[in-house]
Formats: sequence, C-alpha cells, structure tokens
Amino acid sequence: MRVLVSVRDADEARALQAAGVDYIDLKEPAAGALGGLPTAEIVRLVGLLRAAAGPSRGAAVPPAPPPVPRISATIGDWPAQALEIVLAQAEAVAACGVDLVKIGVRPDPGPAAVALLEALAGRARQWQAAGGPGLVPVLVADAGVPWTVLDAALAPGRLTAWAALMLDTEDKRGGSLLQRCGEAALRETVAAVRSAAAGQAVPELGLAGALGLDDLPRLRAIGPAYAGFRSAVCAGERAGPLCPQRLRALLAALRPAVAA
Ligand SMILES: O=C[C@H](O)COP(=O)(O)O
Repeated sequence: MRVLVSVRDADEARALQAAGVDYIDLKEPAAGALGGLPTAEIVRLVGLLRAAAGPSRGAAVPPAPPPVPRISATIGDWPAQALEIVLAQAEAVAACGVDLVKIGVRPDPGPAAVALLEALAGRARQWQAAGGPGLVPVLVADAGVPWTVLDAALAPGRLTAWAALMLDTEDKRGGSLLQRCGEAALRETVAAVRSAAAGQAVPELGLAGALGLDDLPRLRAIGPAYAGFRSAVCAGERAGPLCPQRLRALLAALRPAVAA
C-alpha cells in the first residue's frame, strides 16, 4: 500500500520528498477537502520538486537525489452541476506540470454526477492522447460508498480514462472514511474496481478521509493501492501546519506494508 500526503507549501513538499512519500498531493487544506492552490504556486512547487529530484550539478560526488514522487494537485471543491467551472479549473491545473489532477465528484444529484464523470472521461482521454496528466475522480463518500457514481465511473466506456480513482470525505469532523463506509463496503469497492477492470489496466484505487494510524491494519486488509492522509500528519486541525513527528510516525507504521 503506497501513501499520498497532502501539502500546501514548499517546506511541507520538501519534507515529503525527503521522506520518500509516493504521492505528493498539492492542495490548500484550509480551503476545503479538495481546496485548490493558486496555479502559479502549483507551478512553483512542481518546479522545486522536479529540480530536487534531478541530478546535482557541480558536485564531485553528488549526493543521491531524493526519489521522484508522483505529484498530484486538486482543483477546489465544486458541486457536480458546476461542469464548466470544473473543466476550466481542471485544464488550468493540468497545465501546471503535475502528474495527476484530482477532481471531486459529489454523488448528489445523481444525474449531474454521472454527467460530470462523462465529461471528465472525455477530457481524460484528450490528456492521454496529448501525453498530459492523468485524471483522478475523487468520489465523495461522506454518506457511505456512492455505489451509483462508482458504477458510472467503472462503466466500460469510462474505466480506462482514469489514471486512478479515489474515495474521500468532505467533512473531516464526522468520522473517518472507515467509520462512514464500513470495512465490508470498502472491500466490496476494491473488488468492484478489480472485477470491472478484468482484462484491462486496473485504475489504482486510493482511499482517504480523516484516516489515522489506528486505521492502518484494517486498510491493509481492505487492500487499496494507496491511502491518502492530511489530518493524521497535523498536530491540530488539518488546515494547520504539517507536523514532522506525525509524518515520521505515519511512515514508520506504513513501511512494512510499503515493503510487502
Ligand atoms: O487526499 C487526501 C486528503 O488530503 C486526506 O486528508 P484527510 O486525511 O484530512 O482526510
């Protein structure tokens, strides 16, 4: 199980890169679950991370560069009906040089959520053809696994459009994803993604939503490709600064699973 951690600035991003986090997720946690950073800041952070991962110049014995993480960024929290805004924001973030663009899909109203997925699948295919970033629908699961939206995302015509899929929560104070969805439903979600992908490339499934260290044993049993965190690596509110000790504790607890 790989790990994604959300960060808002250069210090936090460098700390994740030095620690070898698999996915560095650029967002503004104070602006909501998928709060977006200004695009100029995303460009700056991507440049810093890529430069740090490249070969060092001028050193007789260059130190090993930090590993190259995958960089994702969010586009802000939007309702499913705001299709044109979502697509415009998605294009703006896609042009920032990130590997993955994460886009929230709220389950209500259902027809708007499905229409959004259809439009996103079209956009994702254009990006694939142009060698652009991967698109990651983030299905909002505050009220449990959104089965109708998940089925729509896994429909044969859409499945291969996605670089990955995520489940996440918007309201971080109402319990973790595990509490809201239940372990059995999350196992079913993992199985649904695998079975929909039979014979095709499987989009990676990531789980997030106020997950904590205590959730790791159950997460490992559920078996997503990766798990995402912000609240667990902050000493206080997730909108506050990242806490290096908490980051270290999370990674130490995850490493046996990463190595497995
Ligand atoms: O994308 C992952 C999220 O930023 C996780 O945040 P959270 O742990 O506060 O739910």
